[in-house]
Amino acid sequence: MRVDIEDLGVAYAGRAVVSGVGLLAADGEIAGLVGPNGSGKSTVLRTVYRHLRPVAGRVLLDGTDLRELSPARTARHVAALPQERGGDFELTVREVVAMGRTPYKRAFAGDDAADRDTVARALAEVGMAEQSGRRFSALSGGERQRVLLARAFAQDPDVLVLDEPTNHLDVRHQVDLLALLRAARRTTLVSLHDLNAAASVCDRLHVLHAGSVVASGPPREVLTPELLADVFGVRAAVVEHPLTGDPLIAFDQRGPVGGDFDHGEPARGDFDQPEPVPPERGANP
Ligand SMILES: Nc1ncnc2c1ncn2[C@@H]1O[C@H](COP(=O)(O)OP(=O)(O)OP(=O)(O)O)[C@@H](O)[C@H]1O
Repeated sequence: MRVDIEDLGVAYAGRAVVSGVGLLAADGEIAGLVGPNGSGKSTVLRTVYRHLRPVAGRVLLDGTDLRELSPARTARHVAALPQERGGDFELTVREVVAMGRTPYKRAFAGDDAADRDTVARALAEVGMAEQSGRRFSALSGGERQRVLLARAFAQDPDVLVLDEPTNHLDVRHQVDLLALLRAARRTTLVSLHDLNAAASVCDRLHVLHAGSVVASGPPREVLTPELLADVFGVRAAVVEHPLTGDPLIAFDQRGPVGGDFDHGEPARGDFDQPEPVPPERGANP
């Protein structure tokens, strides 16, 4: 299922925070939303899982405006891992994941064997099968994250909307999650702060800055040193990952562009390299 967002505008209490946003995730594609804090990533994603109603523009699922679908129909197509993760469910892990089956049930209907299978499979996919009897509220942040991802998988959606799914995850679980997303082959809209993760997992990236999309395309074309300087204010080299061939961003961690530790103009162009920094210039004063 394809997702198109057209000329989207969203406001909180009358204050426009997103405007004129157009982006897409083609069928089966992983589309990443990246951008600085407050650039509007979560706000855009919230309109796709209908937590927020746009003030302008529209969200289309295979050409159908979301507003033409009931919330229950939408929930059969779209599952979300929102940024608001909750934590006080007095439910077991299995019960939280089983909530993903709700859009397929009549009111008050229990789980049937197919539901139980789907839930068990989803728990196994995120490596939480052995913890299925634990209370959700007693889990660590990363464990909760994986359970909520399993709930989204159990919903068996055409479209996954994931807001910072790698938050709280250790590096092994980050790698596992990204591999899961690749293997799931579902249309996915995902916001990521980790640009190297985004470069490796996303087929397409949309860069948000101050509530607008400023670049879209394959990671290799989008993640240039110039864009990283302009949008994120950081100096970085973009090289080729020695193991995978993906773009690999090597940040200059010593200071932002224009900061006390700036070493010069950002480099320009795909895979262009900044001038190497002589060691004595990088030393602390
Ligand atoms: N519930 C809200 N009420 C009012 N303003 C909000 C609300 N949620 C977000 N905003 C504002 O909307 C803007 C966009 O926020 P949003 O959370 O979409 O950005 P983001 O790119 O997801 O940020 P981050 O990377 O920090 O998660 C920000 O200025 C933020 O302060």
